[in-house]
Amino acid sequence: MKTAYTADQIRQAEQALMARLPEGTLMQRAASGLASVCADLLGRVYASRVVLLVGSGDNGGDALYAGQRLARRGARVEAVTAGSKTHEAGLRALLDAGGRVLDPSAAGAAIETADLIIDGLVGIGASGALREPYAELAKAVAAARGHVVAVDVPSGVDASTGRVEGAAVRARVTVTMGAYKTGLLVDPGAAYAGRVELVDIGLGAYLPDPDVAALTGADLDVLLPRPRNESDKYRRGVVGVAAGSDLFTGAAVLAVGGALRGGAGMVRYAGRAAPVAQVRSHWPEAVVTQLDAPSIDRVGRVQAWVLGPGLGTDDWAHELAAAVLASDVPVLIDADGLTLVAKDRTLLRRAAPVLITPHAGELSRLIGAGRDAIEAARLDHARRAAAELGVTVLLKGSTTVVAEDSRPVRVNTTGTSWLATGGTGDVLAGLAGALLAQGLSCYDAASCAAYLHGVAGRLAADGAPLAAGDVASALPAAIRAVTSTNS
Ligand SMILES: NC(=O)C1=CN([C@@H]2O[C@H](COP(=O)(O)OP(=O)(O)OC[C@H]3O[C@@H](n4cnc5c(N)ncnc54)[C@H](O)[C@@H]3O)[C@@H](O)[C@H]2O)[C@@H](O)CC1
Ligand SMILES: [K+]
Repeated sequence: MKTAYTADQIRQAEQALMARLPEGTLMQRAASGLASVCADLLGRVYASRVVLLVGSGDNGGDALYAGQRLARRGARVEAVTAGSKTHEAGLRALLDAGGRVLDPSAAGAAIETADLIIDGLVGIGASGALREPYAELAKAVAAARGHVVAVDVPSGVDASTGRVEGAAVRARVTVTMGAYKTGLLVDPGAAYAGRVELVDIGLGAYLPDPDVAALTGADLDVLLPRPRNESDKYRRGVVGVAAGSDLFTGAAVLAVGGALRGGAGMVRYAGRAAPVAQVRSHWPEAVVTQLDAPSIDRVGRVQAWVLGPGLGTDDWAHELAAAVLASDVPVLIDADGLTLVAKDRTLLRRAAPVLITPHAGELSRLIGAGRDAIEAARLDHARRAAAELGVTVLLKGSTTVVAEDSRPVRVNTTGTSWLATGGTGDVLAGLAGALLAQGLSCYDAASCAAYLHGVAGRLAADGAPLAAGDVASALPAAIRAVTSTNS
């Protein structure tokens, strides 16, 4: 599990650790880790051209000491000092090692042509959008031909949330000190951070419970249910799918496809005539019930329901949603199911767990916040929805996040923008429903499903557009990838 922390959490841990160490120790650890990542990127340090962007705080100090180390190994290191003050000892160290300070007028050209740029403008001490001249320098970095390495966080990215207001440095690698910051795992910050390298400065024992966490392949390997010798199809979990309508038959097919590939022992599909015909012809494996009335009485026992993809929002759909939600098993609500719940909150009054899987637009109808506001602060809104509605929330988007009251938000790091295409959400709903039916909690089912869906999306796309059905087909390979590599 990757865990990440807010700037305040990091600062408190650093203070506790610093109190036990000689002054400057942590910065030397940080600079040593930073310099070694930079040296790896350069390949040959001797005679390479390195530009340091140095702000007024300790983030600039890290950059200066790393610059000193590279200068000692023969690099030509030039510092652009952007703040009203500069870390004094760090600057002296750089100058003593042969580095020099660059005239601000020469900064643009130096940034463009350097082999490596180290962004030490601001780290966890930043607040708000970058001020000048920092913003101008961050923009100039876009023209850089060399490697761009951010110190701790890319300047312009909010370390605690991943928000970017205005200019920000787009890094190839971010070398982060002591622990991951939340903003490095959540878009848009995650996209600016590039590859994130963690430098151990000894903070571990001082860190509190994490702000957010991200599953790794090894976590999936532990969490995913596996059939045992004594398993039969009923014991492995039966998932019910209430989805599709005469207008939207494909959603039913895709949700059932995701559920079948998600490892449930059996998938029961219940719906109206048109989607029933489609599901029957696509998936002979599913047990299909054609509903004459909006009731699940004839469907048979299930351990979890997937409710909503393509279901429609008419009275019939509302009555079916009410019947599904009146059951005593976990229910995943997606798509049209969310529209129905947004109109009639009483549907959510139930004792058994609920997992909702909205995108920002669907969540905006549920909690009355603007779509753009949700996109800009995904963590906050997912947390708020989980608390207000008393459900587990999987908020889909460029970074999918899973929130549940009093648990760290789980952020998914496996997604790909190729997944932003019609029908992939139906596959995700079916997959997560299958995991619920196998006994995973909403929190685990949602975060494992998001992880596998992302891996399957990458495998299916392989650098080219994909169709939602391809994602369902790639799920077995995605599961194999996490259960065999153990990484
Ligand atoms: N505290 C510690 O023990 C350690 C800190 N380290 C480094 O120190 C950093 C934190 O240092 P600081 O607390 O000095 O803070 P920063 O260096 O992140 O930034 C603070 C400075 O930036 C200015 N600033 C804030 N917001 C700005 C904005 N929007 N535009 C322009 N300027 C802005 C402030 O006026 C202040 O001078 C970490 O990110 C990390 O890189 C590491 O050396 C490891 C140890
Ligand atoms: K930085």
